[in-house]
Amino acid sequence: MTSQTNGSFDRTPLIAGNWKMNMDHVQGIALLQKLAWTLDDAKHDHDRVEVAVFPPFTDLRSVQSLVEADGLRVRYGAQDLSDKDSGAYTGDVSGQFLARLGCTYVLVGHSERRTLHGETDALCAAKIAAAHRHGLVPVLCVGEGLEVRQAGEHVGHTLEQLRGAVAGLDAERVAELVVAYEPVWAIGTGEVAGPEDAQEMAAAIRAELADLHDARTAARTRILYGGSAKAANAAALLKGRDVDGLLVGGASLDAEEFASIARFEQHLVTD
Ligand SMILES: O=C[C@H](O)COP(=O)(O)O
Repeated sequence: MTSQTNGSFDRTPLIAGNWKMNMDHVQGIALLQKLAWTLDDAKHDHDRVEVAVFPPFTDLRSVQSLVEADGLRVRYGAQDLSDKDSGAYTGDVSGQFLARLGCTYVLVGHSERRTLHGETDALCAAKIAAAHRHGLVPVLCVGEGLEVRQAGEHVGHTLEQLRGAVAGLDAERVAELVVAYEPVWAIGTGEVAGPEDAQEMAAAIRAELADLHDARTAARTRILYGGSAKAANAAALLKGRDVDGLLVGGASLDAEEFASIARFEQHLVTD
């Protein structure tokens, strides 16, 4: 999970599939099995391009069992966590439980959490701290809505979200952090930010992290793009020097499509 120079990439690319509220645990196991077989058939090199899935909470125990029993190289994480560790918080899920389930990652501040559940930057900062208390790597989601984009304020807006959530982190935490830039207007809409838009924001995020810490630290942070990513546009989106992977929603529910996204290098020559 540590960002490293990897062939033509400055950091190990991460292709992450957020299943959102889809796939019960039986369906989820079938999807993960098919994904693993498809990647195996294609001789996917997991050290070169990391693949992770983010199933619903109720799938995680089954996912853990399958990953352990079959020795799968696909990593997994949760879609959210509580900022608290335990206690009278009905319906919430502690980072401790996620760690015990073998999660590597946890999403923090997905736009659907921010808009549907009123999550603030301060809460995201607290959730990142909770993730760290339990050895989980947070994937912090940031990004602007359509009105902000149309007003030309998308960079300032997104960097404010970033600062609000990561300001207190030390350099090692910033280096291992994953940031996912997800323009809200491109999520589940079929509207894709262009590769130049993805690179513009990824570069701005990296520059901001360098300002908050130092350039060497920021050079290790992985920055993903998310929003209607699919096999047909993955290679183009990943051409940007600062774009280190994709956070995929809808297209991650189809094992072959998602595997094809993870195999984006196959498409580079034909673009
Ligand atoms: O977490 C994933 C993003 O919200 C993107 O979703 P999408 O690929 O369905 O647009």
